Amino acid sequence: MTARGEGLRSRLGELGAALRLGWQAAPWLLLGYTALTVATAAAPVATAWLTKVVLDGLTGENDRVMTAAIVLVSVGALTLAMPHARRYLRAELGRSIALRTQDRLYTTVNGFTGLSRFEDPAFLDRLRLAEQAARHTPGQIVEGTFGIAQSVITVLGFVASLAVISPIITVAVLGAAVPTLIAEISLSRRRARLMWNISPVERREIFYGRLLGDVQAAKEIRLFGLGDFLRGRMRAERLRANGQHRRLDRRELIIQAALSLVSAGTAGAGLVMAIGAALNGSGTAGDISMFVVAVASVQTSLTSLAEQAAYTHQELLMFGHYLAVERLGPDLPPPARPRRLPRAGDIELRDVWFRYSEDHPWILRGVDLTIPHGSTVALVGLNGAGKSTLVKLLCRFYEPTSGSIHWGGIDLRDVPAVDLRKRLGVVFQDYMSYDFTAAENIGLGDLTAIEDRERIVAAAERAGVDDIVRRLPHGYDTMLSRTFFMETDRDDPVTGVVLSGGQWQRLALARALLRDDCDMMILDEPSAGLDAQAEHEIHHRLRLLRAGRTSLLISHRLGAVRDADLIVVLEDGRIAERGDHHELYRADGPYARLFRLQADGYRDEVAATGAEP
Ligand SMILES: Nc1ncnc2c1ncn2[C@@H]1O[C@H](COP(=O)(O)OP(=O)(O)OP(=O)(O)O)[C@@H](O)[C@H]1O
Repeated sequence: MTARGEGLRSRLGELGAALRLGWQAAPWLLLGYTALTVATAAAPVATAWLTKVVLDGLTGENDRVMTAAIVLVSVGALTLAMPHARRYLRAELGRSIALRTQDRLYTTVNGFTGLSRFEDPAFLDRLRLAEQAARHTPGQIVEGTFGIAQSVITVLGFVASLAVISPIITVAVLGAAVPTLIAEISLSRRRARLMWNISPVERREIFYGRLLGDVQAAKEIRLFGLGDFLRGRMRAERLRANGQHRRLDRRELIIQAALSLVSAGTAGAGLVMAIGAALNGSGTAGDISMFVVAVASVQTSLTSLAEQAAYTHQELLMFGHYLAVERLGPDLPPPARPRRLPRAGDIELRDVWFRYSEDHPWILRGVDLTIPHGSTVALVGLNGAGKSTLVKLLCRFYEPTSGSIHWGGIDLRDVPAVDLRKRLGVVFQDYMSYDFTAAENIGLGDLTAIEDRERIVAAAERAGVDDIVRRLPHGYDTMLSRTFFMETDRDDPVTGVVLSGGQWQRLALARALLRDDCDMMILDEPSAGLDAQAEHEIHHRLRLLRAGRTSLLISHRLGAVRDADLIVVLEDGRIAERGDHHELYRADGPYARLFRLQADGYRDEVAATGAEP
């Protein structure tokens, strides 16, 4: 099949999908809209014929003038009322379709179990277009298709009427519309291509805009005086996008102006011919009126048809991005024969190699590691050693490039990702701070407990954050946001409490601890927001709480994890050494060196301040 044929097939497929969506979303609205479209399309033809009958009646050509006049008035009244009813149905239909489309899009996005798609710029561009498309496009395609149908009905009615009066003019008027149709379709193709090409530019522009209004970025932007620099970059992106839009708009302007001249010429010539015929006595006054209305309506309808076709074509191309995301399929292959994870079981990494893509370097290089059930294992190493990557593999956000990870002997690839994640409690290095209440921020850890205040408070106590939350203006119901506020808080001066980094971190820990039944707890570098004492206390607490369960701790503060049953040192994606604190200290390898370095730092500080050791 040729590329053009392939394109047509794709557009028809997209059209079918959009109409199906409309039908599934609101069948009755769609039927009502269909009926009104047909009536709206037929009304101008009926009006023109009735006007001709009335005019001919007045000049003595027929005697049904009064009846025609009454019907004409009725059709006129309907013509006035129908656009309002159509507008209402169109808006309602658009809302119903958008609701369904957005819902389906985000169901699809939520269905991606891994992270790699969210790191792929091409996918992100497509997703942005799909999000735009989900909001408006299917509704606009339905509307455009109905607009086309309406124009076709009107054109056919008038063409038939015009053909009765002058077949030559009919052919000329129709002929003049063909280039318009072709030009509009080609322009719409260019418009859709433009949208795709400028998508990265617009994504960067949005990024700069968000950065400029972001509360977290505000500190550095002000401190380093980055405001104008970022604004300048945002402006440059907009100028680039504007330039591309302008080039297309100019092309559109020239083509459409030329086509309008052709249409005007055809109409003028037709009018002269019709008046000539009336003067010769081979036509009536009604014929002239019919002719004038028919030419004007056919041209208007054909122009509108061409525009609607082009617009719908463009929307179909946009809708293609939505369908492409929806049809992507799973990012990580779901297990062919899903297996259940055993309650107790060691976690084993068997010769795990990993890189983020073929273009990236190896991050993990043949890691063999057993995390015994119920033990506390600490993972230490320099920045970039691959510690967080290993955690992401344990959560199955990615799959090992080669090698495998087993839980109680079962390959994680054979376990549905959702089941695996129910068994994990994780505080990521870059944990989330939600613009919700304190209770909700904890409750999100287990949605079955989001309304269960007792469990939420218990988790907060375990994470050592209960006191902090109780001291907030509305306790657990305090909104932790300056972006949103509750209606009741509108005039409250303490609205929008801002927590410290360490307090947020404890809240994230409480969120993870809410999962009473999780088998493995992972803490990825809590030291970022916690003081040394707090980190030690949390690790100690966790040890008591997690008795009999497995913990994986990642920390740069070696003192905080020295009690771990097993300490694993990762260097450049390989395990450099492993053992407990004493074994590693005696071995005098990288761990001992790092430990001494940190201990010396404290000792020097103590000596310098003269404080008691
Ligand atoms: N999504 C990603 N895509 C590509 N490379 C990545 C990605 N995430 C991490 N990396 C790279 O993988 C390497 C290991 O990163 P990782 O975050 O696992 O190290 P880490 O040991 O946790 O470091 P740190 O102590 O600084 O947190 C780094 O070189 C990093 O640039």
